[in-house]
Amino acid sequence: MSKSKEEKEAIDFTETLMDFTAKLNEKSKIKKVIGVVSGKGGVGKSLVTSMLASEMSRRGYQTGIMDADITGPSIPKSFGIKKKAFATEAGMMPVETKGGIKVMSINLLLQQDTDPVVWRGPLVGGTVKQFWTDVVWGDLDYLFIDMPPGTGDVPLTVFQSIQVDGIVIITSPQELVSLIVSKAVKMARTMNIPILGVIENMAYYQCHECGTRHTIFGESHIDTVAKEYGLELLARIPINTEIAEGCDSGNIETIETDYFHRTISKIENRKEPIA
Ligand SMILES: Nc1ncnc2c1ncn2[C@@H]1O[C@H](COP(=O)(O)OP(=O)(O)OP(=O)(O)O)[C@@H](O)[C@H]1O
Repeated sequence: MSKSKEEKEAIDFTETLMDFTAKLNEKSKIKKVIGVVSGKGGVGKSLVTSMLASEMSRRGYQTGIMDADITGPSIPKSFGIKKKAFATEAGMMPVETKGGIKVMSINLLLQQDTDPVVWRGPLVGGTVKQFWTDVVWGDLDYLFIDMPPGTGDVPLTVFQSIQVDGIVIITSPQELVSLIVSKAVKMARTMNIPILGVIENMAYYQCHECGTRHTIFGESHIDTVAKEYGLELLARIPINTEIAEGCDSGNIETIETDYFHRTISKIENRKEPIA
């Protein structure tokens, strides 16, 4: 039986309300979107995002970073970006790092980097959506998204609005790791987002003189946790003072390590694992 005009309008209206997907800016073409997530804050999500993007850029890929961590943006600082983003008729222009990575962050739009963003969830979610719809990313091979920490309504909005091809989960060794990973895994699986694997950050500190590994944040349970949730362990990153200094001095791009080979080959979807 055919539907009346009112019924059709009601269905269209409901579908519009239910459709959270946002349309990418028409001047942008992005081949792959990779989300970097963590079940809790302060585990090194931004650092991993910055280092993965830097490695991709060094390999010759056109790379971008969307700093979706609106209330705690740290990407511009770790790349030493001083310029502000500006708008054109086509949309907002991202700022390029010294190595040519395109970055968009709320910090590039605020007058003062130190201005706090004290917004409620919907406004934060809306801003991230705009980073997708209104930013002129141009042609990118990879866009990395530094996701808001946790598994609340903001990361949910981001996942609903943006077509993410895969996520990398970041954790650090501590008692609650299983719970934290399980939340991130559940969120991704509910949203049908492929999980590329898990990275354990701040896994240990290796003494320069004697080579002994110290587990500053406690013994790692990452192997057990990865197995429990069927995740691939992509990397175990030590506490590295060179990395911390690189972040603080805005030179993260210049720091080359071999920590991310496996993650990169996973993102590139190459079959052969690189140890
Ligand atoms: N492996 C590491 N070695 C040394 N310092 C690190 C390491 N990982 C992270 N850090 C430092 O820890 C701090 C927190 O890292 P980062 O900002 O990446 O965490 P985050 O998970 O993004 O935090 P938030 O959730 O608050 O945004 C930074 O100053 C960073 O330089």
